[in-house]
Amino acid sequence: MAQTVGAGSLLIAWQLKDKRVLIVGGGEVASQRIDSLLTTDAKIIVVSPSDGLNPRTKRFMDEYPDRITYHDRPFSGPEELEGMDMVLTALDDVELSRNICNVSRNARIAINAADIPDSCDFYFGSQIRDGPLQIMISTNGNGPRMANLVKKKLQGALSGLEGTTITKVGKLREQLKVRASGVGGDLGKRRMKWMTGVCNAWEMEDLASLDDALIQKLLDEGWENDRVPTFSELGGRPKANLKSAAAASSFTISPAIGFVAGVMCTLLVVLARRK
Ligand SMILES: C[C@@]1(CC(=O)O)c2cc3[nH]c(cc4nc(cc5[nH]c(cc(n2)[C@H]1CCC(=O)O)[C@@](C)(CC(=O)O)[C@@H]5CCC(=O)O)C(CC(=O)O)=C4CCC(=O)O)c(CCC(=O)O)c3CC(=O)O
Ligand SMILES: NC(=O)C1=CN([C@@H]2O[C@H](COP(=O)(O)OP(=O)(O)OC[C@H]3O[C@@H](n4cnc5c(N)ncnc54)[C@H](O)[C@@H]3O)[C@@H](O)[C@H]2O)C=CC1
Repeated sequence: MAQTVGAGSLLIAWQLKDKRVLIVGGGEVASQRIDSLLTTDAKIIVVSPSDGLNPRTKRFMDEYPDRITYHDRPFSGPEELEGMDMVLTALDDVELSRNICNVSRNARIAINAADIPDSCDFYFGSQIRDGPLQIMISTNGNGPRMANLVKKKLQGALSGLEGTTITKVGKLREQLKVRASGVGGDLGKRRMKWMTGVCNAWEMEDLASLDDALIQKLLDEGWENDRVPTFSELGGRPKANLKSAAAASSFTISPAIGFVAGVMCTLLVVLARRK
């Protein structure tokens, strides 16, 4: 047998836009799969008898008829897999799930069977999403609930600004590529070095306030002169301190909750006295 090196799995961001993904089963797990797949803009095909559909699965089908094709029937055989880029089983029938795994493997279509980890080509993971930021926590099949708990810890460590910031940085990179187009070579190296310099030197809040005008200024004064100007040098001002604004918005909810709770308590006391 070949040597085992890492015993891990490859973490990749699989681009599924307009690819065909078959889900066999329509229950609770299938609904979670649909939720994950809708984010990717894949073409989703669900095969399941309607009496086994989870309410959330139904809701997704009603909401996204262009994205989800539904076949109200039990899985009919290997021909269901024709033309699929990916197959997922979410069944309460392990024998059927195993059969579909075999057919899929023979056809070389990537498969995930929710009930048979050993037969999966890939696993799902716990996800944190904020705009273009995607974080997946995987325990490589060891402890799905633990993945969820680690996710909650990581969520607490994020500022909430990351998604906005990455979107802005994406725009800057796009504009840089317009100005200095071409792939690879010395230009590519210079572009990468400059982008790395900007990301390293600017605070997250500063990058988050990049708008079209500031992007052009940064390119004019920075890229064109092969240097990284500071945020304040370009006259940038963080938009009302985005970080504390995010924190403040969570506080503004508290008085409202306090008020509602107060009214509820008063009502309860009044009602109790009436008895
Ligand atoms: C191998 C894998 C295959 C795959 O699904 O791709 C798989 C398999 C199985 N899960 C089972 C049980 C549970 N799964 C969850 C939850 C999640 N399971 C997910 C992924 C994965 N589950 C893949 C590996 C993940 C990894 O590597 O870490 C998550 C992360 C993502 C998602 O499903 O989208 C999502 C959390 C998302 C979130 O909350 O953020 C909970 C907890 C809960 O529901 O709260 C429980 C009960 C508690 C527990 O067991 O931990 C069982 C039945 C075991 C039995 O019968 O005892 C099997 C089959 C088996 O193990 O035999
Ligand atoms: N990977 C994971 O994260 C988890 C996996 N599981 C496993 O996933 C499986 C599915 O769990 P749930 O969605 O909760 O079950 P569920 O009972 O809600 O759904 C089962 C679905 O299979 C469909 N189905 C049954 N026979 C079919 C057939 N012949 N053709 C097409 N569809 C058919 C039913 O209509 C139903 O929609 C279970 O085996 C469970 O052990 C459970 C929890 C988490």
